[in-house]
Amino acid sequence: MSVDYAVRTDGLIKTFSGMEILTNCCMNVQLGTIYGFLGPNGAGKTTLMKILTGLLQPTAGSVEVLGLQVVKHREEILRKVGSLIEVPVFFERLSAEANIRLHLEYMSMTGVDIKEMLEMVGLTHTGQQAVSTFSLGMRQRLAIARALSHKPELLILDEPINGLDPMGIREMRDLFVKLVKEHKMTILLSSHILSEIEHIADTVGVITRGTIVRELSMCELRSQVPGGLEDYFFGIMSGGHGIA
Ligand SMILES: Nc1ncnc2c1ncn2[C@@H]1O[C@H](COP(=O)(O)OP(=O)(O)OP(=O)(O)O)[C@@H](O)[C@H]1O
Repeated sequence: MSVDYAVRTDGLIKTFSGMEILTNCCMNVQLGTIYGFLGPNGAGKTTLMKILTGLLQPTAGSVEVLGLQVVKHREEILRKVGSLIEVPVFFERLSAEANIRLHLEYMSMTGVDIKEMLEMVGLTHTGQQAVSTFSLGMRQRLAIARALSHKPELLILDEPINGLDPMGIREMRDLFVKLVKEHKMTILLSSHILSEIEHIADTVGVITRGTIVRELSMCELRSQVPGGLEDYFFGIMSGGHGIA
């Protein structure tokens, strides 16, 4: 068990109906960093994130989150992790504030300034407006606020900038960097927008056909791949190491 890592998986396998979706998957996310998780459609990103949050059981292998084995410590991990995976579900008739209040009650968290949370994600003026009337981007902002609201140590965000406008993308980018720098959080996020990952990630992990083929720090990547993350990613996709 290592406390230097927020996430460690080793030899992780997940099968659905006998089909191996994750194959010998090894992920290492260092504490206090932003890890950009990349891979083509269907590579297994969401499946892995669901396993990390206890939504799916691994078929085999070791899965540690914040130094705890997920299979044995699911409840404890859920309190320390905030997540946004797939389409967020809300109480549609309630306001943004009421949705977060209910989440905090469920998490047995008190003393959280919900208005501040909503301000952080640019949702200050929605008042009593029902979530059912929110745009896609507003729902995404609310989902991020909810994931943050119980002050997790680790944020797991599956394509968090989906549906956000350019301003929203920049605001979330700044927020994620601030959360890591000022609040010592660790963030694992997936995205298909390579330029976004290039902007904020400390490390990138690339998964293809269920296996993380490579993890590399952005510093190494910048020094070794002149064409940056796009060249690196497409290098791996075409069967190489991504490094010339
Ligand atoms: N419950 C399930 N039952 C059977 N197959 C599944 C299930 N969930 C996911 N899969 C399969 O697992 C593979 C990986 O899916 P996953 O959603 O993890 O990919 P992804 O990398 O997140 O893709 P995307 O970038 O498109 O979101 C896909 O082939 C998918 O069809």
